[in-house]
Amino acid sequence: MKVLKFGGTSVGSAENIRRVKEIVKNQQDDVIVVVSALGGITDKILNAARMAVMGTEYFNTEMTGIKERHEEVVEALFNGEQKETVKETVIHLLDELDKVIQGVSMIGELTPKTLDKIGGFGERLSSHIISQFIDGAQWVDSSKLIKTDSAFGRALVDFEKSEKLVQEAFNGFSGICVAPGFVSSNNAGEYTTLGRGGSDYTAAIFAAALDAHVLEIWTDVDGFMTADPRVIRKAYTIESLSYSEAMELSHFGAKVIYPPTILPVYQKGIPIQIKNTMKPEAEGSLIRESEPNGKDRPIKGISSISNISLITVQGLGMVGVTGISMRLFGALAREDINVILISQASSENSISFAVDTPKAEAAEQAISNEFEREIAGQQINKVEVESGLSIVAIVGENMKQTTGIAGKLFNTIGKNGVNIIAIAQGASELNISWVVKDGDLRKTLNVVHESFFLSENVEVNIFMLGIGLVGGNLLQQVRQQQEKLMKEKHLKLKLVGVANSKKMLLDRDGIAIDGFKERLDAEGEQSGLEAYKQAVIDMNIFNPVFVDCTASNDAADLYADLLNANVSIVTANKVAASSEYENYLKLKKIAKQKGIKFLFETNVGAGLPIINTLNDLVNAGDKIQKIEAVLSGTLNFIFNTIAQDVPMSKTIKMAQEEGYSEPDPRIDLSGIDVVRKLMILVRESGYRIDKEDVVINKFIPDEFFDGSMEDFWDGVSNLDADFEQRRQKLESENKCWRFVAKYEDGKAEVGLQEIEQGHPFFDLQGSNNLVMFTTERYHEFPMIIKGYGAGAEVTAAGVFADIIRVSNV
Ligand SMILES: NC(=O)C1=CN([C@@H]2O[C@H](COP(=O)(O)OP(=O)(O)OC[C@H]3O[C@@H](n4cnc5c(N)ncnc54)[C@H](OP(=O)(O)O)[C@@H]3O)[C@@H](O)[C@H]2O)C=CC1
Ligand SMILES: N[C@@H](CC=O)C(=O)O
Repeated sequence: MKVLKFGGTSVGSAENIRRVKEIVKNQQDDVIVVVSALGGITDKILNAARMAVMGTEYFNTEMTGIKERHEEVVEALFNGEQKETVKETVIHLLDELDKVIQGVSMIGELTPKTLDKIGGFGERLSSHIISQFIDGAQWVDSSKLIKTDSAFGRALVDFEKSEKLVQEAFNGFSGICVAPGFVSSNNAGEYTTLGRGGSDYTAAIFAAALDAHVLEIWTDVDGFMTADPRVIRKAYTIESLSYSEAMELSHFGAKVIYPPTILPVYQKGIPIQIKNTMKPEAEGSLIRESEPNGKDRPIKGISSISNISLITVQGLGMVGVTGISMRLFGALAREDINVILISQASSENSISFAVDTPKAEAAEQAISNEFEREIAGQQINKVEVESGLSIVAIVGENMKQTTGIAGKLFNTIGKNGVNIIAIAQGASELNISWVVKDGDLRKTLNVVHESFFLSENVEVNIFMLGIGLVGGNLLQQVRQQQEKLMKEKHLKLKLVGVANSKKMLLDRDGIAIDGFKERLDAEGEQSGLEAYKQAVIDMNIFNPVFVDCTASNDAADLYADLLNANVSIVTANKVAASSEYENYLKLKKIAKQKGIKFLFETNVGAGLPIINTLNDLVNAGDKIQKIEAVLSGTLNFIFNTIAQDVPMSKTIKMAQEEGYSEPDPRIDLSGIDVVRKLMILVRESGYRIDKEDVVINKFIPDEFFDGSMEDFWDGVSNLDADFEQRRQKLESENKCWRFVAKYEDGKAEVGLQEIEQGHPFFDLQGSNNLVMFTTERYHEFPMIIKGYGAGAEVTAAGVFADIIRVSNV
């Protein structure tokens, strides 16, 4: 014997009822089919009743709609004589319903008893239609078999009596029987109901009474999911879970099964199979005894409830006083307020509990009344209510056998900047629940789902600012490497924001790198740094990284807010790390406190591993004594390229065309770019330094930098003659020019030097950089790092490496 229950959507249309018939006909066993009302009908019936009691005539329109819906279904399913017979039954039931509702309208009263009578009409109608549609099926009136007390609206089942009646009714039964769900009656034979979702309950009572070998709940989803699939696209069906896990997940918002359903079948050890009527071939979820030996994974699912208020009762007068909890929860129970979560500090100084927000005011009032004397005497403070909250819970029986779950959970949530307002865990260790702001719910679900269910993949969400030479190159590198990183490192890099100085585009579902520019042009909103920053923060997405590939001062000003919002920063822009020392320290400190990253490896030497090496030296206890370096790719290129037929002005243009120079090449020519780089190296070596501490020996007079960019290009050829003269002299002395940065004993200096053959800088070709660190450990032979020090491709690669560092893979 099997019991199958079909919900409202499963029987919501003629087409779906045909599917139901197919499913039932394919069963090998004897089956009892319990059905809900046609989807949405019970709401319409109750609405009609409410309209009637309010005296509005609208209930007639609602009734017409209910009639038409049933007639349509009958019309589509039946033919000839059978159609007339079914129509007759349906019309008879609808007339009966109409009379009760007219009565409600006339006397202007709608008691819970009448509501129970009215509420079950939908199931009575649907079960008659379906029993007629399935050839050979019988019909049984569940309301006569399931007995309850007389608490109309929330009747309690008399299991002993119901079991006996069900067993008698099905004694010797074989074949198919269709029964209405939800309906029951009291000892006087008056209609009662089993609560919304009660059709599941009807089916469970039948299954338990008849020792069915399985209870199948046919619905419109594939089963219990690891998380709400409307929020977590990657949520998947849980194949099997225990009765307790199903109960917990149902309580925390997974609306797959009506929670009371589980108890009667659990007591008899009958498994519950959840199936999708629209996809009968899908496996579904099996609810059964817990797997022996704890073979199941520790966490089965994540669930959440929104629109929660947290009420806190606090006061020194509560410490060590017995009976406080009893009075508190007694007061709530008297007001019929359901408490969803309780958290109490071991000091007993405060108790926080969560209720549905619509109940918060009543709860506050009930407690204030109960503790009026203590509040007046200041033993208890004013009751505090915080609304706009959600409860999230992870559920799994095997958490008990596994250490480190709570540690991993709260570490992941904390790193993503989600504040946890309250926590509760029962000693059964079946569930860990915590309270967050509604606005943090999506992010919380995502990070927790990713870390417990998809832990083989790490997703990093990238917000790009600046898509010029470096930024554009970076995106192409990411595109080329995306698939490999996913396959080999299980790292998913997702572009979720992109902006230049004109437009910005954000999409939490991802922006394909192929064609991102066209999409930015077509769909992008007008850009603005503040607006982009706010949009990044507001998206509140998990594992975010903001990648700055501009040279903008204003962009660097966004970092503190972004870091404070737990957004990691990877930047090619040198402005922040070379800004005032206090600001540099502040940014590093925020990142450290938040457990996120602020990375700027490309600020010195483009893609060369200079800052990371320096960090390694310092972290391992070495002390930097001297830094000597050629740090400008542009200047090195210029001094390696300048020749009799290639004047200074031309080399500057060439450096720009090669992508070595800053967007504004005057930053390179004035030495500012090298000053910034030296400052960053000195700071990362552990020393304090500011711009004013660096001596700059300029090689181009200031007047060349005073005007606009146009003025600069117009006048730059005036440098040529003088430089050519100096170059010839240098060549004759077998020397070369290098723009050198040096730090030693607290003194920092940058400037043009004439380098003799044999010096490590002499052979430095093209745009290459070279850094020499003299340290306590690298003393006689300094550590040298040398290679391409500028260029879009190598810089983009360095930024890319920093992004991968953020992901910690
Ligand atoms: N080239 C190299 O070898 C290296 C470069 N770097 C650094 O990389 C950074 C980028 O350089 P590069 O790619 O050459 O520069 P580009 O001029 O080619 O690109 C700059 C990008 O930033 C955007 N941008 C500029 N200002 C703003 C703003 N206020 N708001 C939004 N977007 C803005 C630009 O948008 P739009 O096009 O709309 O103006 C453009 O997309 C610089 O900080 C540079 O110092 C670091 C190491 C080496
Ligand atoms: N403009 C810079 C680029 C790298 O930081 C340089 O020329 O070195």
